[in-house]
Amino acid sequence: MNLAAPKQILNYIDGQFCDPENGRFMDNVNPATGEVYSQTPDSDADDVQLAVDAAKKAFPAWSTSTPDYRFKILNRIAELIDANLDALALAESNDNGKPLWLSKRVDIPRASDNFRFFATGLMHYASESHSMQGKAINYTLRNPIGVVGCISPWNLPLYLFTWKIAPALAAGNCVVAKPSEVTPMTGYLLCEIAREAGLPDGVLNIVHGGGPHCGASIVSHPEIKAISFTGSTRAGKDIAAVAAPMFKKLSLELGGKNPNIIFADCNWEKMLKTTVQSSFANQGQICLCGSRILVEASIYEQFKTAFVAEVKKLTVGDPLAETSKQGAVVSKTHYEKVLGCIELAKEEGGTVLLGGNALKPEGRCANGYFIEPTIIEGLGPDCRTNMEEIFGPVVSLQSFTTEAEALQLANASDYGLAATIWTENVSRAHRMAAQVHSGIIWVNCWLLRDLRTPFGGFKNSGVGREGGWEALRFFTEPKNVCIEL
Ligand SMILES: NC(=O)c1ccc[n+]([C@@H]2O[C@H](COP(=O)([O-])OP(=O)(O)OC[C@H]3O[C@@H](n4cnc5c(N)ncnc54)[C@H](O)[C@@H]3O)[C@@H](O)[C@H]2O)c1
Ligand SMILES: O=C/C=C/C=C(\O)C(=O)O
Repeated sequence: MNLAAPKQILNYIDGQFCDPENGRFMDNVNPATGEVYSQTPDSDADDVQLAVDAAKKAFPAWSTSTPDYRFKILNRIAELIDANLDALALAESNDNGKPLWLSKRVDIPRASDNFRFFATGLMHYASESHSMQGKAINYTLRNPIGVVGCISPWNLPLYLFTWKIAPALAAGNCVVAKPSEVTPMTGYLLCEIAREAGLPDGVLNIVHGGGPHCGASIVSHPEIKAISFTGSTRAGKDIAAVAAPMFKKLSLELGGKNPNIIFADCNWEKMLKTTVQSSFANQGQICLCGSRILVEASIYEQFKTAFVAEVKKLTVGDPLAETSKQGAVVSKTHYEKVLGCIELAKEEGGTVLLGGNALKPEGRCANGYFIEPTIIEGLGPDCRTNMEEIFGPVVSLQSFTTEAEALQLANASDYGLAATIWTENVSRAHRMAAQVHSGIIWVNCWLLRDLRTPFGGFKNSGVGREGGWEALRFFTEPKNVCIEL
């Protein structure tokens, strides 16, 4: 097959590519150039209804198909993603602004890993049984739910879209999915792959459009019984308000304001190298980025000097150039938001140690949305800069003197997604890991992912967990059968 980004993205319903019923399309912009380069459907409730109808029709056959059959198709999708790595990576980079090398090395390989992981996972899925001392035996069936909704954000488009779709399909559900309207391209290309892989019509339906019309129609549809959402805490609240009274199963992966806690006894070289990544990878647009850097006072000045020097070396520019470590942020709206956050940090009394400005590369990217990697210091835990998610190339530094103070600063947040702890003292690492309020703790590493582990956040960072059996459990309905002997 020969995948290429089209000028017009279409919905994919019942195995067919189609215009939205209302005929409306939205501009799709390449953020590295600022140019409109394709059109994407502005779908609404009518399209969601067609997708639900198709999914319902496909459900009886798909949900009762053998694990072996589903394995072969999902694994074939993984193979086709791998075979089309270059085309998908280019599409992702043009749509999102991220460096091409990054989408080639991380985003697209992870999308095929997601399919491969859940394709094989499904082959190992067995029902539990509980014997009652010879009196009775219980066994638990876990059946697919039916039609489920998957809604994902723009920062890791195909990576996060497939992280939901793959377990939903593996478990035997039919899916109505919506990628972010800001980065719809690889979601569209995935449909071509699904068709080529022999996924039956109606099993996966993808509708493109905005949150308020299209996403909200998925959430409120009475026949979509489970919603898996990744995105902002604000949208997560709106979704919960609609879905909870309808008693839908909900998985919400939301924002973060993650602490990166650096003790003086850390492995300095490793910490410094990884902290540059955990601060600025993907232009800081990863929900797991360590945007609050907490440094032990005795090494604060040394860290500050070394960190600023390392970050200064990050080249920002054309995402298609091998030399660009950083690309563009995702959109004009987001660019203005992030620059506004930097202004706010200054108003709050913060000092910009590095960056702080928009950047205009020469040549084809002169009108793109680029921001210098930015480091701020001098702000305490109670200001908006240290409390609100910025989701861009901006980090702040704070210092602490004791472990207790480090913990207090780390937990001074309404969010609780991920934390990183740097120390060579294993007892301290365990103590801190046990007490930091977040769903994911990385000790002496960052974003080291094992797809079997539970993934998700505390507090305003979400509800539920993705990954491994957690995801397969989410996408199934348990039924216990008790037989008296
Ligand atoms: N916890 C995680 O795993 C994780 C991962 C990635 C991103 N995020 C978060 O996502 C945010 C950035 O992504 P974004 O700006 O695309 O988020 P967003 O909430 O604006 O949009 C996410 C998706 O939800 C849709 N949507 C928006 N409002 C909706 C509504 N009311 N009903 C249904 N759908 C709706 C959007 O169209 C999009 O597809 C950040 O807050 C980031 O932390 C979290
Ligand atoms: O931006 C958020 C990143 C989420 C990452 C995952 O969900 C994952 O690695 O599984």
